[in-house]
Amino acid sequence: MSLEQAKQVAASRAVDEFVTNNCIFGVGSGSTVVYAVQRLAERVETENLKVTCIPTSFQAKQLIVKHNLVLGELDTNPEIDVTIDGADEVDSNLTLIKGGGGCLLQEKIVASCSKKLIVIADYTKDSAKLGDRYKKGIPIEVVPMAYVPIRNKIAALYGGELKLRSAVAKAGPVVTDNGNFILDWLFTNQDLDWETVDRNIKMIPGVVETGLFVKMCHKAYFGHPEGNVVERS
Ligand SMILES: O=C(CO)[C@H](O)[C@H](O)COP(=O)(O)O
Repeated sequence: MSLEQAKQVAASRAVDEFVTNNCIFGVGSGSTVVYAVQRLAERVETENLKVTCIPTSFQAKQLIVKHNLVLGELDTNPEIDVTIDGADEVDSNLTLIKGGGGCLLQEKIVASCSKKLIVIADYTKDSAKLGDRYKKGIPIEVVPMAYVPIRNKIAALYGGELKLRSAVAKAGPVVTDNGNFILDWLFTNQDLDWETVDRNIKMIPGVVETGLFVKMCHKAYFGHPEGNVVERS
């Protein structure tokens, strides 16, 4: 079984366990969520489910539209029953690094409005400590004019290196769905109190959001190459 199939089994399991008729459903972002939306669309069709989908990014919105699902927004549905999203790394306490795909701000807003945040991932995202396996750092979304002072302040507070994320098919920096930049913080100390770190970084003027999701995740599903799914809650 491939890594893609490992993502798919985790996504299907989560959708089957958590999506119910008439639910308000938060749609995460990334490549694993594509399988969750596919499974959701199958269930909506075969079981005639009524589900309203709240996107966490432009990509998620496009997925909802492509599968003819009902598109909602926080203005009309500020309380979400369950959100299913991917992650870049999940530690033993269900603390997450998110934002590898650059969608962390809307993902965190939608997660914060959700009764349950469920993570779906392949087994390579399953770590004891943040930084064990994911080596690209913690994404931090920042207002463009402030990226240099923010970079310096975080390095002075906690050490490590902060890199302005560069675009691949465009010259210059990645610009998020919200018009901001992303700093990827290559931290060196894996034993930090992530809740305090998250709070302190968010106090720096110009920081919009961090990719640290602390005490937000209800349950994680990790797909394995053998086709089994490991659950953590
Ligand atoms: O946080 C995210 C995007 O901002 C994604 O959920 C995360 O990067 C995981 O993506 P993938 O499922 O492609 O591995």
